[in-house]
Amino acid sequence: MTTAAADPKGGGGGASSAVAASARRLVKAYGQGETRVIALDHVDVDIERGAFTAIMGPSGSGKSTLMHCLAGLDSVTEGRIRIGEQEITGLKDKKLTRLRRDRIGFIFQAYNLLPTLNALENITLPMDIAGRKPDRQWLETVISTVGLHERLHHRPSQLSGGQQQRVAVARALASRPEIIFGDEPTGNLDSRAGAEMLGFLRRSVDELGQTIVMVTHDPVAAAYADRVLYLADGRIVDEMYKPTAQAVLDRMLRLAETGGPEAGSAAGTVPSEAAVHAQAPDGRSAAAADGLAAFGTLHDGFDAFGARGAGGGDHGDLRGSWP
Ligand SMILES: Nc1ncnc2c1ncn2[C@@H]1O[C@H](COP(=O)(O)OP(=O)(O)OP(=O)(O)O)[C@@H](O)[C@H]1O
Repeated sequence: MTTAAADPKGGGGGASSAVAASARRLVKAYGQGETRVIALDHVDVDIERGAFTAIMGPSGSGKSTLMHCLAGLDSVTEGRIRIGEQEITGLKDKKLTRLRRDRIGFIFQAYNLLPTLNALENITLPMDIAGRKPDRQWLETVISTVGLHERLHHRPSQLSGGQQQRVAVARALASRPEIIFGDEPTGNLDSRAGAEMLGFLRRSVDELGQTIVMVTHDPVAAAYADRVLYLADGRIVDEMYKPTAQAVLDRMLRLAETGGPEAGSAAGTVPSEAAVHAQAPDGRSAAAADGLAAFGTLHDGFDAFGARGAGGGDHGDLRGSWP
């Protein structure tokens, strides 16, 4: 991986640590009694600073819940979460809101751009709300990284979907947050705009030192990351460093093979082999498409691999010493 040229200044404590965010024994349950759902089941994870992490897993495996808990958008049932060195579990609403505003960036499928503001105003809006002056030089770097110079004074309705997405990316990057969370940030884009967007995110990690966590169903998107975490039934059951689209597909296949009789019924959650051939950023092809659709409904079979990386990949576990 390319070494970061510059560290985002982040919003406070912990910016020097190798871990940007972490969860310990994280449990998230929804509902009560018979309707209780355990969305996260004692998750331990460290998110590496200055790296691009993808979270993958079948529908309902807990990806969004994990991201929302890590980002302080959702409360936890048990366990602890830190952003940098700061524990956020137990923070009062006001402090949590300020922490999110100052230290975290978000890119969602709905870009949430304000229609009455132009692109530049949308990009600087979070800083304006926080009463912070944008760092002009940084802003310039971000805008040229995402290639928006020509469109800064256009309103969202005058921009293409891809350009709107770039504004959303620039907005997330502009305040130099300690960590950016994206929930399927390319979900609404065609493959070309999606690849462009992922390229921007990759560059922001390589050239701007950004930390990014992205939920995705797409092995091609995951291949832009430095590390892929695999969730199933609310647990992290595997991980892969330096993923390629091919390796992610292979891993998904391997995991799917132990997915039980229901495996194979959720074709919508993985791209076709042809799509992977067409898009893989590393230019390698995906040879093994048989049974890929199985990834959509994995169950207990995932456990056969044990937590974290049984079966390949580089494992640079950063888990710290706090329990
Ligand atoms: N607000 C909620 N109330 C009740 N159950 C919920 C709620 N949010 C999520 N869940 C449940 O928690 C589990 C994990 O959901 P989550 O959205 O995190 O999964 P996911 O992996 O992101 O799924 P997808 O890929 O379909 O978006 C699922 O069983 C889901 O139905």
